[in-house]
Amino acid sequence: MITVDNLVKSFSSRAGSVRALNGVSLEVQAGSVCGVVGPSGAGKSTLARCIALLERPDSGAIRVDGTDLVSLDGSRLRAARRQIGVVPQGDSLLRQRTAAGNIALPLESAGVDGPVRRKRVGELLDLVGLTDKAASYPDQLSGGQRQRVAVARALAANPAVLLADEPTSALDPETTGSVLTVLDRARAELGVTVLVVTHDMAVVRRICDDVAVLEDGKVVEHGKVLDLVSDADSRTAATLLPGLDQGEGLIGTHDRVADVVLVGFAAVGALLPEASNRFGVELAVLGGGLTRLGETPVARFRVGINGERADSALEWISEAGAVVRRTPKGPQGVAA
Ligand SMILES: Nc1ncnc2c1ncn2[C@@H]1O[C@H](COP(=O)(O)OP(=O)(O)OP(=O)(O)O)[C@@H](O)[C@H]1O
Repeated sequence: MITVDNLVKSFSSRAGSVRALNGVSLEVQAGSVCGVVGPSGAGKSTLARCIALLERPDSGAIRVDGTDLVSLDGSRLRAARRQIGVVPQGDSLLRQRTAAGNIALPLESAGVDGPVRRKRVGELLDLVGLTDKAASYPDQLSGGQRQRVAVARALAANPAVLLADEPTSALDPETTGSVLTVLDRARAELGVTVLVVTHDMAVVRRICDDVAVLEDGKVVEHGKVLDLVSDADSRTAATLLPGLDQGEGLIGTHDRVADVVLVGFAAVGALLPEASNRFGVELAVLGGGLTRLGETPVARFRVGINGERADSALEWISEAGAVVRRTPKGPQGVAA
């Protein structure tokens, strides 16, 4: 597990001092994937660089499996660094080395001997799906393939933590998918804890168990993605769930209007008609839709209900496991 406790990091520049991290605390469970998101300048890369021990924080603690990395120096710091594999931002491969040669680099530095090294490089090429590209040079690979080599290189020394800073920036959606699949495999097959800094919510949607939203050097939201989407006021719900902006004009024509969030329902479409039948109400979907977060189906609908038993129908939907939030009906109606 990674625990970041009250991390502070300032930089001084000619324009004055910038507090890039202003008391950041975060927990990432072992074997999970956590996304760090937020606007440009929020402090995401600084946080990643501190956790990677490339930058020393002014104060605070970073613990990996209980050991505070900030307090280490000398050989213990070097040993701790090997626990953390880093996929740096941008193109980071050595141009004059093949894919296999790039992946072998950390093993060579660690003095791993030839046969063991070759076996490990073979396993990593297999993990990232590039066995047939072992002898290709970076210029002969696509952007996504280069990123996958960078992930394999970061995993070479068997780290407990994999840190990836914007691993999919500048990639098209299809290539992004292949890089995310590789990060997900690293977690699933090697049990690595993955921290991924990204401005792309598609990364959170596809592979993250948890998300931390940074703003002005502070964590403004942190938790499990599937919990956060159930909270209508969260930024995560606002960015990941289907929009509700359709159907505004219809709100006033219903006895009750509510936003219904369903997480993990296999038969999401069946619940609403069932409520309508049970309570003899007319139920219309005014907005929203279905999506998928990782493997989990998630839906958010704005529903309008007409009928005497509209409240009972909403209660039943809520008891069935949905998160129901009633919507004020606007000038024509009464707030439910
Ligand atoms: N080495 C540095 N020297 C001076 N200021 C820095 C340095 N590194 C970061 N900063 C400043 O710290 C703040 C946070 O920067 P950081 O790169 O961590 O943000 P970010 O969220 O990763 O942004 P982006 O998404 O644009 O990469 C910014 O104001 C930035 O200008």
